[in-house]
Amino acid sequence: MRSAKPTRHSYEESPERLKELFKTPAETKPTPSPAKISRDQLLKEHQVQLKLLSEGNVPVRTFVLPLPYPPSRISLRNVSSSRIKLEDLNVERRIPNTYIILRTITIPYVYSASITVAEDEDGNVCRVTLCNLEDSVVEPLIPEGTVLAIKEPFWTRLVDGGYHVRVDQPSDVEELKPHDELVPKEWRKEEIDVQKDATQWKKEGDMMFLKKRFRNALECYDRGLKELDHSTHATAAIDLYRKKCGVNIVLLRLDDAVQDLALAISTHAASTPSLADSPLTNPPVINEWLRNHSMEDPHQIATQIPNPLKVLAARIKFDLGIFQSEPVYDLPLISSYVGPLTLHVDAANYICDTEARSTESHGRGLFAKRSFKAGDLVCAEKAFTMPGYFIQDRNSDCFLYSLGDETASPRPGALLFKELVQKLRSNPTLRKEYFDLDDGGYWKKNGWEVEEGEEIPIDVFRVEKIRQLNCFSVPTRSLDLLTQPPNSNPELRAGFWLHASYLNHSCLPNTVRTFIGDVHFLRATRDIDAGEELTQQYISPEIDIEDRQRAFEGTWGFRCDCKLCEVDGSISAEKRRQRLERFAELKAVVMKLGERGTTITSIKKIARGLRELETLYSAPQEENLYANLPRLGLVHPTLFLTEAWRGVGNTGKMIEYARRLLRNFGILTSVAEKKFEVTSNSGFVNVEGVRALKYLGEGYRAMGELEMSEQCTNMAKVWFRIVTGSDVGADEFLRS
Ligand SMILES: C[S@@+](CC[C@H](N)C(=O)[O-])C[C@H]1O[C@@H](n2cnc3c(N)ncnc32)[C@H](O)[C@@H]1O
Repeated sequence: MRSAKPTRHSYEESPERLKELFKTPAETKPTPSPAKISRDQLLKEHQVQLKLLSEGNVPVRTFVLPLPYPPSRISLRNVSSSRIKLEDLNVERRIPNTYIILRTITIPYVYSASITVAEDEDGNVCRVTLCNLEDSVVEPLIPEGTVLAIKEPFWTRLVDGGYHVRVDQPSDVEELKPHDELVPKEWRKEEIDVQKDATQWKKEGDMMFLKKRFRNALECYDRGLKELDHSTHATAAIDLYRKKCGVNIVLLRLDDAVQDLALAISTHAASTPSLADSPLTNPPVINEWLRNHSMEDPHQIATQIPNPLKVLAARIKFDLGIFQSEPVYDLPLISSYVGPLTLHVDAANYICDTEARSTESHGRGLFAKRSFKAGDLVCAEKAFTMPGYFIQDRNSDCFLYSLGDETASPRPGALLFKELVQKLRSNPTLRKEYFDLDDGGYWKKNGWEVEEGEEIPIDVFRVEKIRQLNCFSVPTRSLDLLTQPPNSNPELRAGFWLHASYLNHSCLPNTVRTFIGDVHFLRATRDIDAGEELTQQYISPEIDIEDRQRAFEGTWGFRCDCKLCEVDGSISAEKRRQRLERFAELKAVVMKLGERGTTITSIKKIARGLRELETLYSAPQEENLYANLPRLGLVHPTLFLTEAWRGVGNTGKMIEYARRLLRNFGILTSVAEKKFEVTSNSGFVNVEGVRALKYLGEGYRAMGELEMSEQCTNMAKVWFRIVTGSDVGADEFLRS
């Protein structure tokens, strides 16, 4: 028998130990049966864990996805599904077409998952762990006395040698109403008919809302609506629908919010004589308008409804996505809204000049439908999901461990996963677009053909796979990356954009992604022809081709075949080794200097080192190969030397190295007859490149070459827009 250890959080499972456990195959039927554990023992252990939690002495939250298994396809109400009991369960193996009914016998422990103790009809007990649900401490999902139906249940081993009934797929568990016919007779209760009028229900709902008990609030508003005759009490009904709509928006339940608002507006129209014969009385008309992604309002709904309903309609339309056909945005205004607490911006999407379709060998990709000039906005899109947590809030610290693919995602990814599951669960209409995205073949291998009209299942393992392959790491504003001190490493969030998920990677991309709050702005880094595939860098490429390919393969499962990878890949292993070795030596010297400060002598020493490194790129054959391509091994020392010469006020050298920096990024420039020009841009545009152009502007000005200074500064402005998304902050940056 296990004993409770009062100081250890045995409910917060260690992923490493779980991983070890899953390596050993389980016995199907252990003896003694896990169902025979004593009720007192389980409850005692539970109390210990509840106490530890209430004392606040808790580890970082860990969400664990075990080895993948699909959600159950059975229906509880189908005659072919049979009820089983705890004694019947196998370990880590489902019994097809079965379900179990359990009643919780204590309050839940809500932290990384919702954990409780429950009994079956025979009075046998077990620990139940429900993962990936919309749980909160203030509104637990499974208070004491809840009756649960769990589909195709099985025992899962615990690292301390015990077992629990663990549910990872949210659709595998259903809470049953007390009077449901599936609830065993002796547990069944008739619903107590609480006598309250609509006003009282509304008040109670408001109180629940203030306490953040959102699901309770919804129930109260619903009960209030049932008490009302909507034709005689239209104002009260509109108010309740409006409140429900607001709560549903908070819970990311947009499908329900649309229904509520359609009913609020149609009730308003039916009770307003001037609108009584208008299409506004018809909820499907409102529903269609809220969902149609269009800016048009042919029935003039927005202008004929009270302001609070209009505000909700705008909120829902923006959240579901409004599409505009021109790349026109008030970027200073959008940028001014955004701060650490206000990430969600009311902006329409501009995606009509790009389309997703098949590529020759990279699956699907995003293509330009028209030509673009360098600096142009190619598409703009509001996030499908971007958790708005407060970065400094350590209470939301968490990790997501996926034991199947052995990945560990820190807080940004973990919170995005949780929010994606929640959003997809509550909004069946949003599932298709999400599940159409690349899941690395997961569903093909583990799922089934979803038929036309069949609800798309939420498989949390598939949600996570799609998240891993398609999400972006984002700053609050891309501008912050340019203005923050170097190496300050701000924490990034993770967000999800549906259209942008079709962008493939290239180390030599023709676009750069930028963010202002939750809006993604994709800009062209060079001129793009209609029909050309759009690419971006998923991550900045590592210097060595093999390190680089490992990084792509590890996260996204591909090897890059861009021109740079082709050329870097054609270099002998010995030469590549020498490059890395020289690079590391030079870097070590630079780091040492950082501690002691730079002098002209030390700068010259690095310059000599750089020249040696350059020879590893300049054998006759290589010179040709790299003619207009980046030479990644040279970037960092060149960057250092540009800054260093600027620091000691040597303008001539600063100009020389700034141009060499651009060249090492694959941007070739020429200076002739007082004209500064980019002669080839098949490399990449980034923050360091903008700085190089800024320094060139400064340098030429100092040398009295005003025309060239202006040319460089103008180009720096375009590149600033490319890497930050807008012109906000450009003047300050160029002045600083
Ligand atoms: C964000 S998705 C891009 C859209 C994806 N190609 C699709 O068909 O949905 C990322 C996936 O695209 C593929 N991919 C992206 N860039 C690639 C490249 N340069 N070469 C080969 N495959 C690539 C990889 O399978 C990667 O996991």
